[in-house]
Amino acid sequence: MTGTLRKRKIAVLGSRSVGKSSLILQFTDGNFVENYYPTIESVFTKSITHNGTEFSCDIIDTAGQDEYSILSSKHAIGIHGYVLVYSTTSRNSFKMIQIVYDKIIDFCGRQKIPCVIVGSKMDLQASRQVQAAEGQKLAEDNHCAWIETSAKEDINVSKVFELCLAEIEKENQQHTQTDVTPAKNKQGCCIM
Ligand SMILES: Nc1nc2c(ncn2[C@@H]2O[C@H](COP(=O)(O)OP(=O)(O)OP(=O)(O)O)[C@@H](O)[C@H]2O)c(=O)[nH]1
Repeated sequence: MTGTLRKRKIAVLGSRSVGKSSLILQFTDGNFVENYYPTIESVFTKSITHNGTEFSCDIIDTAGQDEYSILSSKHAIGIHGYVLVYSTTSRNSFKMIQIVYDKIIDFCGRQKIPCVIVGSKMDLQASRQVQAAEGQKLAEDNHCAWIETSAKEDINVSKVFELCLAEIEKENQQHTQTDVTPAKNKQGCCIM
């Protein structure tokens, strides 16, 4: 590869205990831990290749959100793309996705953000509360990508981050194509 490594920032959000850290740990380390350790905040770096170009991605693991959490500016400013995680075993965590998504949209003043909605813990079929079709519909309604994963069995884990990068680059291209728009018509914050 020639030239400078491109940097992208991805924030992983969702309710407590849905498996955000497990997803990131499986992706960056190839590891799964059964015990639950609540996250305060951590950043992991891993390179991801998209269409033959290598990107150095900072993946931000956040403490779980609830409907009362206020979106921190550090989870909105300078972030290129989002991974919003619910557990397929928790209807409440699924309801949180629209709430968190709306908070991000509101904070950024944009109509759309590069985003992948993830249904985690798909290995726990007997405890399933959210059907795949419901996840897919939520993603369609919000123009997001969607996937179900198991960090435990390493199913679709790397796809989450590849999809997120693809969404980021799709959005970047659209921005480049519409760059002729007069500045006064442009809205809110931009991808940095
Ligand atoms: N069976 C199964 N369990 C999982 C999976 N992913 C995570 N878990 C378990 O779910 C619990 C919570 O996982 P974490 O990754 O710590 O969840 P988190 O979303 O980072 O939690 P917070 O830091 O509180 O926001 C842990 O006990 C994990 O072992 C999965 O794919 N399958």
